[in-house]
Amino acid sequence: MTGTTVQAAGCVLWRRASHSGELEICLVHRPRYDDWSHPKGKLKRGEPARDAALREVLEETGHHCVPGAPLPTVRYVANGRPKEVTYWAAEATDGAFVPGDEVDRILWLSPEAARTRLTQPRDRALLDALLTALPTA
Ligand SMILES: Nc1nc2c([nH]c(=O)n2[C@H]2C[C@H](O)[C@@H](COP(=O)(O)OP(=O)(O)OP(=O)(O)O)O2)c(=O)[nH]1
Repeated sequence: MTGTTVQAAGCVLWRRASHSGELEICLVHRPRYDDWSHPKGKLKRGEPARDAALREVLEETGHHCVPGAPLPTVRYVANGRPKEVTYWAAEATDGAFVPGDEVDRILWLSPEAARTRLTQPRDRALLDALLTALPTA
């Protein structure tokens, strides 16, 4: 790997369904890649990673959230440059999704359904890390 590492941050976003209390995970669909992933994106200049993670959640899902435990950092090469994505578990509070160019759909899924839907194996590992980190998953 060569070049400066691109820094990004995101969240594995979760909530308890109001009717059942069941755990639900929010996944985003990106038409550009036709993939399903956790909300995340690149840091702005000088922006702390956790601030960027919360901003990306709001931009991509329309939801505010409360960050919790840090999750494992994901590393891969994207467009020929090494990339490092820092993740947190985050509980969604209020908000409403509005489709955009970057994200055109979101889904709230059971952990099992989210595991099936996620495109990248690294994102499935993050989901596992969330389930371990949650006190009563
Ligand atoms: N999201 C994601 N993309 C990956 C992984 N591994 C991998 O090869 N890729 C590929 C898929 C895409 O073709 C390419 C860029 O995806 P990306 O999500 O990092 O790109 P991006 O710059 O558009 O996204 P963003 O950081 O602004 O949210 O990297 C992975 O673990 N997660």
